[in-house]
Amino acid sequence: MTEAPTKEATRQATRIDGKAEAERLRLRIGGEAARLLALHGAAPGLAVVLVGEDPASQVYVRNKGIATRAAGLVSVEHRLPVSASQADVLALVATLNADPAIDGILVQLPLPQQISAKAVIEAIDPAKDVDGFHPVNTGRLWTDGGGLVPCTPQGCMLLLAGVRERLAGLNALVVGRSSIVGKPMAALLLAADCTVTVAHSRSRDLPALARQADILVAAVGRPAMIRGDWIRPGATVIDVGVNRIDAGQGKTRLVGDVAYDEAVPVAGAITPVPGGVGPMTIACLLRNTMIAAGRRRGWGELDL
Ligand SMILES: Nc1nc(=O)c2c([nH]1)NC[C@@H]1CN(c3ccc(C(=O)N[C@@H](CCC(=O)O)C(=O)O)cc3)C=[N+]21
Repeated sequence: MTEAPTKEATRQATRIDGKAEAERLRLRIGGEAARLLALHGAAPGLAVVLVGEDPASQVYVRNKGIATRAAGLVSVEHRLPVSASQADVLALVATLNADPAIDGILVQLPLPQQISAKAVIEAIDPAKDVDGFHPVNTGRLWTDGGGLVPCTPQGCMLLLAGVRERLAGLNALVVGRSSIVGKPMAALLLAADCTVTVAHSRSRDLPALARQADILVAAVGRPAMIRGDWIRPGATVIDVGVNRIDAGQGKTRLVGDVAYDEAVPVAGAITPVPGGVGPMTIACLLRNTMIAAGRRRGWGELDL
């Protein structure tokens, strides 16, 4: 006879592997890009514009270029000096809008202070706006859809679909109301028939709101702000935070907005940082470039 374990078995949340999901999505995109190349003799093109020399932005832009080429898409990078004027950036955007080989345009944010992000985003052809930040795409997102959807929220929805078959009727809490994550995330969850609450820095009793949430999306940019005892048992937790913190000995490490170790014994499923939402953001950028190419070039609606 074997003895029963003395320690009570503790349930652990499913770790949602965003890196693996993103790899699968990038493989599907690569297959589709190869098929389109054979059929039409052209590959979708993505232009990434980087203004200035912010080290984090340089890393992101380099990683985007690598992922784009690896999937068989054409990657074009434009680098402007930190002193570039708004007119310089708008002129480049106009050139890219008119270039038939370019299907997607991404202007890396943040921009130097002399340049208005709003003016630049609004200058991008909505059909090439693979960030999904143009007001036309925002409007489509909040009405009947059919536009280009912001990459990070889209990536979160794909990760959610991997762990929850039905979202209809679930309580979803989005913590954070930015234009690039919180608001579009709320729109997508609403379109998926969730009951959506958007919380922010002025919200009262955030822990109580969180405890109601079957789905909790954290997008605030405050390291480990969401504590384990805020989480509803069995909830799905999507951590969008990418916070670089001091790890001592001159090193840094990435942490999310959720206190991961506290959340794991409570949640049903949770995305880690790194290796959760971040990799899906880049895969969804490629996905949007494919979708934009399909529409612009009359190759038809691509299902990725
Ligand atoms: N126009 C524009 N569009 C963007 O989509 C955009 C932007 N500007 N500016 C900066 C933010 C940030 N962002 C990330 C993308 C991937 C990871 C990512 O892959 N993160 C990895 C870790 C990377 C690391 O180790 O630093 C992970 O979470 O596993 C993170 C952050 C896109 N952004």
